[in-house]
Amino acid sequence: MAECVGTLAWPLRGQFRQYKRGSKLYNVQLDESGMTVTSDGEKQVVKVTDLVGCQCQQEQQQQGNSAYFTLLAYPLTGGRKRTRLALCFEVASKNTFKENLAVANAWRRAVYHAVRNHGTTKPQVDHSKKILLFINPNSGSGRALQTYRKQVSTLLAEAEVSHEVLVTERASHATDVVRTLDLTQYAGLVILSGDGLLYEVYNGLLARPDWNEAIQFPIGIIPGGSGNGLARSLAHWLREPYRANPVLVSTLNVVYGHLSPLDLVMTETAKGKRILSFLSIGFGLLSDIDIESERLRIIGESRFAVWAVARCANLRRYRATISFKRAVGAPVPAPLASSPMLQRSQTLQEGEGLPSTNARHLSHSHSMQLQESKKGEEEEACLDILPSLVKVEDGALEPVPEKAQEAQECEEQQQQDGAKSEVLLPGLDEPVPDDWETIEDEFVMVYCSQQTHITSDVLIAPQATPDDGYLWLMMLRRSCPKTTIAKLLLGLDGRHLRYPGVEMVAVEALRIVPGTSKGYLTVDGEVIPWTPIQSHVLHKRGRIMTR
Ligand SMILES: Nc1ncnc2c1ncn2[C@@H]1O[C@H](COP(=O)(O)OP(=O)(O)OP(=O)(O)O)[C@@H](O)[C@H]1O
Repeated sequence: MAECVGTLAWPLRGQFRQYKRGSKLYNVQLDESGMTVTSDGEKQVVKVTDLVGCQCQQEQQQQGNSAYFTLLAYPLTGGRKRTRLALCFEVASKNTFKENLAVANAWRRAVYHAVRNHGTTKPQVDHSKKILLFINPNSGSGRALQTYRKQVSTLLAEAEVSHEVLVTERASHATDVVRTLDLTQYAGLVILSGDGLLYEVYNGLLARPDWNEAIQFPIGIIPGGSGNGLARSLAHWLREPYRANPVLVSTLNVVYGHLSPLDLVMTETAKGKRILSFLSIGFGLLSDIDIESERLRIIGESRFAVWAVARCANLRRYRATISFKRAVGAPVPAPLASSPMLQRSQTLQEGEGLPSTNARHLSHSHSMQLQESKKGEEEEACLDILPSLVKVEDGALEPVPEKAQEAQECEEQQQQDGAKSEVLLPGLDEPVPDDWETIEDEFVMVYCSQQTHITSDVLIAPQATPDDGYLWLMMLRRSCPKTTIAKLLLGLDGRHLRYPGVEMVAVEALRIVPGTSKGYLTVDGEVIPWTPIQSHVLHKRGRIMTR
């Protein structure tokens, strides 16, 4: 049914020629489902969930009065990767260029309206504000800045997502910034890095006096480190083709900025310190590999596999007491119905899948404003596939209409309502409650994951979802057969839950009391003191940007 969105007629219909495709006329319609282009019985549909934006253009050497609008989308091709699609239409029905440009611009606005209002019922970031993008130039193999220049900035520009970049200069820089940041200035915080930088951001939010609200601030993640467990897990959950282009599918989450609930975990240490995490807690084999392979950081995510082989020859066991509150109603841990083949570790490839045309030059300054949609700045930018057209900027996009915002607030309320109440923990020096279970043993490994993956290649908890309310606790005791350990070191791909000696249980809270003199206790891959800790899930308390 036709409706009016601001000054736009909706759905939008028109008849246009396609740029450089002869005089054939195409009927174009934009509605809630996306863009439909028909001509001579042929039909092309671009789903609204694949659209990212629309740019208005004019010819470089303007000859007539025509204006152009180019629809940009990243549809799935062959179901295995997302590929850039640009459809350019000529607007020539009016007498002057100005009038034709006004029509082109109406289409541009309508496309953004469709992208932000249709295809999902999730709440979304405030698109009228900019995003603060943290980049760790030293994460992984040190290519995060190149990834930004060659892929991320291009895509954000196409989608008119304005953002400010902060290049971190040292460990704890992100924590220090976030601790005192005026969050009202931003739509969200996005991390282009490994999981370690997001851990810093969350713990900066936790250190604020308003931490209870601050930890709900919208967060986005784009993989740029050697451990990209959250980005990989989100793609797995959303059934996105991560391997073909991890940066593309993750940046698209930021572009859409729809907000999905994310479980966070609060950990309390024996020294009274509180830590907030989103990925994992553990000690033993996996933690040792993560920490001790640091020296191989230069080789990217393959460092984990290489070090795992080295550690196989020298297996350590740790005495500990593990207590946990078993989650009632959680699914029984099981392998995937059909487990994926173990694939080679993958590091980021520059320029993968995206053109490098609009990449901005970064100065060495640690903080800079890159208002990608600022008037004037992009007038020189041209789309790579249409070199004879130049972009015309014609006004900022309208904010989401009030009605949609009301619906969004209602949706946010519903999401919070669905959250489970928190488990009340006793003091760390007090006994655990009666409904907890306790195991005292020697362990090869104890590892709790909140997500399916803890790196791109390690699928540890096949049934995990970002907001299921569980920690998936995996234990290998002393009695675990060597063949199981050997198979685990060859790869954790979901099938391990069938191996003898692998125990997994979904829990809502746990306590770890180390019984040996030293070891690495890790939270989200970061080492914390080797002392007793206890943790519980803050169900749906974080909000993560997704498609
Ligand atoms: N400019 C910088 N130089 C050195 N270290 C930094 C810088 N900026 C941030 N860091 C630190 O680097 C740590 C690791 O970063 P990140 O997780 O992003 O990369 P990574 O390669 O995935 O590492 P890991 O998987 O080991 O955590 C962060 O926890 C942060 O303390």
